[in-house]
Formats: sequence, structure tokens, C-alpha cells
Amino acid sequence: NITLKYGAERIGKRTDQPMQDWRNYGLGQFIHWGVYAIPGGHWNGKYYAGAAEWIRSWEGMPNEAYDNLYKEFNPKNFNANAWAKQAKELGAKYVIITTKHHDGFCLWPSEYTDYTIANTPYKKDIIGALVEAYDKQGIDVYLYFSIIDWNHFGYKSKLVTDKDRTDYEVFKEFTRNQLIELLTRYPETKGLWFDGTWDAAWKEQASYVYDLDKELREMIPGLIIGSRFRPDDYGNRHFDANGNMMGDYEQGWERKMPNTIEEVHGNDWDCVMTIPENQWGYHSDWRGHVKTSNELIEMLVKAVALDGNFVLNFGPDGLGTIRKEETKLAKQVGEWMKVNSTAIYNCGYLDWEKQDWGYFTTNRITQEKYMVVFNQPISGVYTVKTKKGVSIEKAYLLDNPGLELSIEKTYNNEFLIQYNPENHPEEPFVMVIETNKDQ
Ligand SMILES: C#C[C@@H]1N[C@@H](C)[C@@H](O)[C@H]1O
Repeated sequence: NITLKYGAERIGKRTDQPMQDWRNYGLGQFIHWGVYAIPGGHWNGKYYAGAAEWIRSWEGMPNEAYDNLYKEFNPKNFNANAWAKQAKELGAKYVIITTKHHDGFCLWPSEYTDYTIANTPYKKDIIGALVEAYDKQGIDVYLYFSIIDWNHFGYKSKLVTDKDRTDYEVFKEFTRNQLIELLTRYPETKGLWFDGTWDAAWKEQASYVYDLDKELREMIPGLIIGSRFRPDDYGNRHFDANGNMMGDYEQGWERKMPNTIEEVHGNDWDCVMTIPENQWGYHSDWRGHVKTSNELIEMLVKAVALDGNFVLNFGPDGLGTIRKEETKLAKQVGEWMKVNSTAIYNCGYLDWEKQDWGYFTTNRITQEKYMVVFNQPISGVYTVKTKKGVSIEKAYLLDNPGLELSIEKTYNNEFLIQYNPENHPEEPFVMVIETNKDQ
């Protein structure tokens, strides 16, 4: 074991109520919105193939042009209540909202820079409106904050000269001031989702970030911060030099997912996911694969089945409208959740052997067990291998409890549930299984 001053603050999961609530969300919504939504992945008639929120870094987009876009930011269709209502219908239990992305543009009227919503034609506090609207819908609010800030003179990706270092000290104080300002203005905030912490300059700041982390947590008791914030004494991120996770949950699953419970190392984690292959901010021309509702539902169930949360991203356009493709998917996933969220909310990993037909989830409070089916066996036979001494006594469809399914026990503690629906289900469905013990 290596002695660390700034390594993991805890081994194992946080057990306090705010973290238990976080663990039981299942489904969240990510909102990426900012001035990058104005160009929407194009400039001067040219198509930008990268992630739209990174367009400023593209050689086809002059920095000067980008840095003046805020002067035309006037989202006249923006309606915070409509966004929050749609999130409610989606079934999201929490939302992560970009306060400031890598470009440094602030969606709240920060007093520490002029590069904010206050100096746009729109003027009004977007973050305040969203916090209020989501709060009203009973959806917990988390704030995304990018440490990278291309607009601030003191931001450096690496520290080479003495001037870099003195400038960076100014940037560190600016970062601290903005974070304190956000938690002061929006005390309803349940947590911070940090991004842009991969720079060499930031990885040298273990003691400053350790102290800032502590200061922010003291401002809001129970505040939840993931693994993408602090570097350890040696610049390691997410996991310290001893392999222990820093922060309250792992933030390493961006546009990807674990396949086994071993890969999550007993930690809480979230998967943040785009609908197209790699667009967080608004891009008017999605290319490549755009996920269907059934693909997204499978990712959601897989995340919950492996003790994680699934956070689906939405990128509103430059006028504040959530695009039709996202609205359609929110509706489809929401309709599935209306019938099947019993297998999602308050649920997590069941340590029975994974089967080909889909995923097990179990309610952490009631111990009720679910089988979420994605791959219907032609045979109609669903194999379930329980733990020793645990037998299945009843099985039925979540949306048709009256129809009990036949169960056969085989020689080696295997149970075969028979289900041959009249017609092929068009969507994943849930079976409820009752056992003799709460294991
Ligand atoms: C890379 C990168 C960033 N991390 C995702 C959550 C988006 O914000 C993307 O721009």
C-alpha cells in the first residue's frame, strides 16, 4: 500500500441517505446546452464531424467567430417547464445540467466573468430557471461543471513557464469562486458532475482539489461528487495509486458500459450516453448510428442490472427546442417506463448467473426479483439458476400478474419457466419471480 495524502477518501460505498437515493435513481437525464447549439455542428457551410460542443476546437471555426456567438444567443423557444415535464414523462429521477462547458460560457450570470448569459440578448438565468422547473417536477438537480475553460486566460492544459503557473493560480481561484457561487445560488443542488479534468496542469493540483472538494461538501451536506474531479498525489484520476476509487461513484463509463459486475469493482457508477454515436451538444445533422428506444432501454436495464445509473443525454437547439428525434425517444422510453419501472427504480444487481434471455434486477428494499427479457428464446423456455436452497415458487408477467407461468425444477437447482406469447412482443418485457427466501 502506498501512503497517500490525497487518495481515496473512503473504501467502499457511501451509505448515507442522499447516496442511497442516488443509487436508487436508475434513470437520469443529461442536458448539454450552450452557445455551441447555435452553429449546431456547421460553420460557413462546412460540416463538422466532431462532437458539436467541441466545434470551437475545429480549425474550420475561427476562435474569434465562436467567441462572439454569445452576442446572438437568444433562445426564444426556451421553456424550462416544458423540458422538466418531458423529463418527468421520460421517467428520469435526476438531471445533470451543463452550467459551463469547455468553452467557458456560463448559463448562469456569474459575477466572475463577463462571458455569461447575462451579456446575451436573452439575459435571464437559464440555470436558475431549470433548477426551479426540475425541482417542481420532483427531479433532483445535479450540475455539470467543466474545469477546462478555453475562455479564461489562466486556463492551461499544462504548466511550462513561470507565467503559466502564476496565471494558473488566478484560474484556480476563479474556478473555486464559480463553484462556491453555483452552490450558493442553487442550494437545491444534490451534486456536481465534473468534466475536463484530464489536463496535466490539473493533475498536479492534488492538494488544492482535495481542499476544494472538502469545502464544497461542507457547503451542502450530502453533496455527491464523482470520480472525475480529484487527482491523487501522483496525478492518478478516478482510481488512486492503490487502485481505490476517489469520489462517490465512478464516472468512467462515458458512451460505454461494463459487461460484468467484476468491472465495477463494488463501486457505484453512472453511464452517460448519447443518442447518436458522439454528439452531446446540438448537431443539426446526426450521422452514423442513432440508437432506437429498445437499444436505449437495454442499456438502461443493463446499467441497473450491474448496480449503476443510466443517464441519457439531450442536446437542445440554439432556440431552446428539444429536437423531434429526442422528443420521440423520450416518449417511447417513458411509455416503457410507465409499465416497467418497477424493475428499474430502487433496483440493482442480483448475483445469479446471467442468462441469454436478458437481465435480472432486484429491488434493494423489497428483495422482489425481476427478469427483463430482450432475447426471447424460440423454445419459450427461460432458464434461471438460483443460489443453493433458493427455489422459484411463482412467476408471472409484471403487466399481467393473473397469468401464472409454469415452472419446472430440474436436477441441478435450475428452474425452467415456460412462456410462449401468442404474438412476438415488440418491446422488452418483465417477468416477476417469487422465491422461497429473500436471497
Ligand atoms: C470529451 C468529452 C466531454 N464529456 C462528455 C460528458 C461531454 O461533455 C463531452 O464534450
